[in-house]
Amino acid sequence: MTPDEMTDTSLNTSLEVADIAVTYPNGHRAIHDVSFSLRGGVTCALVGVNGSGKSTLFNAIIGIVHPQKGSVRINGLPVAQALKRNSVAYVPQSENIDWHFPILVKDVVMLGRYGHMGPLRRPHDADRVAVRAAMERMGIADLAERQIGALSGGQKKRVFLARALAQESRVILLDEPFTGVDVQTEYAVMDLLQALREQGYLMLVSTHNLGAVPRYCNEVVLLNRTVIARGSVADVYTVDNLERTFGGMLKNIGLGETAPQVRIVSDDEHPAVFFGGQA
Ligand SMILES: Nc1ncnc2c1ncn2[C@@H]1O[C@H](COP(=O)(O)OP(=O)(O)OP(=O)(O)O)[C@@H](O)[C@H]1O
Repeated sequence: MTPDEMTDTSLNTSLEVADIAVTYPNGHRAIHDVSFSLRGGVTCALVGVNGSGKSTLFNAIIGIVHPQKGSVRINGLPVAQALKRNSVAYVPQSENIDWHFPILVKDVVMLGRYGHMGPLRRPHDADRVAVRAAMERMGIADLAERQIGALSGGQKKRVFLARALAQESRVILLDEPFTGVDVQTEYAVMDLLQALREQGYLMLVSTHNLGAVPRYCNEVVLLNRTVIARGSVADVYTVDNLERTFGGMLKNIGLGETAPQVRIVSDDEHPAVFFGGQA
């Protein structure tokens, strides 16, 4: 892709979340007044404590939950239309997947092609080529005939990333892509995010790995049921804003120092995430 072509595609790739609120049927108001907008060529971290509404926000963006208020537009289109056009791919949290379901790796990746197929869902050569290319890019081509449930956590994550690549959507949501993966997979995911960003993709990545955010994201949304701060990592990813987002749970912070120390202590006093130093 030439730089001009990349700029064109980046400009046409967007996610606009305008003033949304989601209240679940049991009356729990999970998020309110959430607004931000992103363009292609951006990897944006979505950071917040457990229960701050990250998955709810993702589900609103992919049309699984319907906000009572506000709107979401993907590439300028309402969610339903964007989904029909295959404009958004989703890499779910591992815990939300039933790994006992018998399905081969290559068939999971092929699911990403469904939106490109006719009503009979019969794969064509182009679909098989895209699936093969996606598996090769994620280094899992040799696992194609294996059952998904028989893979390691890192391998499973690569399969779902390959499914997102096969889908060829330029907006990709990744829910906790670094949880339960080995260091090699972590680096493979970061390399992929970097390459896709350079190609003008837009990625929104929820993570608890605070130390890694400045390494692979250029923008950030800090969430605690509403947006606490949003913008470039350089401007927004500050100790002050993190303290506002995590309340009293943020300890031992030294962001920006040569040996940063970030430690999040979860509700039950067990260290949930730390970067550098000892937990
Ligand atoms: N289906 C539901 N019905 C009622 N409440 C829900 C439902 N799903 C989530 N919630 C509540 O909404 C709030 C936000 O949950 P959500 O899963 O979006 O948080 P999260 O930031 O993704 O958390 P985590 O980091 O633990 O994945 C929580 O208080 C949760 O208990």
